[in-house]
Amino acid sequence: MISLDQVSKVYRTKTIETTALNNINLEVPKGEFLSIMGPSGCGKSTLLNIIGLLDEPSDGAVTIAGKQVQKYASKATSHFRNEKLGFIFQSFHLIPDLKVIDNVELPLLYRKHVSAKERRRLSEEALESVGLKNRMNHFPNQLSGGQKQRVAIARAIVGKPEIILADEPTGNLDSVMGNEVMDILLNLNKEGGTTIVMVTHDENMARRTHRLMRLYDGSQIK
Ligand SMILES: Nc1ncnc2c1ncn2[C@@H]1O[C@H](COP(=O)(O)OP(=O)(O)OP(=O)(O)O)[C@@H](O)[C@H]1O
Repeated sequence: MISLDQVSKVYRTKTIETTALNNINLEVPKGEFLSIMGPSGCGKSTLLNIIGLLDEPSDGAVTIAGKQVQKYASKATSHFRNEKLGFIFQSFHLIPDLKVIDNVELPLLYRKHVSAKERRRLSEEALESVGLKNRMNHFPNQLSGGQKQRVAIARAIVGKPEIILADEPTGNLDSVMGNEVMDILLNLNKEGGTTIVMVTHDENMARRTHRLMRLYDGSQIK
């Protein structure tokens, strides 16, 4: 489902060159739940951004859901990203001025063939699956951290993506809320067959996934 072949990323400025990723080879089969751990600055977010087609590698080949991705900044790639990938972030990234239901609907606005009625139905269904349909007319600041993250998960899954990319989804939550969010992700993976790649600093969360990849200084530790 995800294949990285000798992927490297080097950030260059006039004075300094930083190797954020160094020759990464990674195969994530369909239905796997992979976690990525490593110290600050080791390249975790860079790796997730490359898999999420948000950042271009300096070298190497990236294949996502059967497509070898070449032009990162193209319209076709944006469309592909919107159809195939769902994103979850540590700080939720909800839009405060929009009601919960409208936040969840957002990814569907980019899909021209989905009617307003269908958008609404799918968004309610996604909120139902994270147990928050009764909060759909609230605004994000009326929710707890765990609830905000569940809304963000509803937004990530509303378009039925094949892959979910989660960057420290439990990082801002206490252990009870963190485990609730983790239960939802595990269920999506188990019941829905969604492939998930999650960056985490929490060994307990990583232990609940199928496989752990450790990064150090841009390289994978064997
Ligand atoms: N836009 C950029 N320009 C220059 N260097 C960058 C840029 N983005 C990241 N880096 C560098 O690349 C390396 C990897 O960064 P990255 O954000 O992927 O690490 P991380 O493991 O996600 O860290 P953290 O756990 O602190 O979020 C770091 O040394 C960082 O300073």
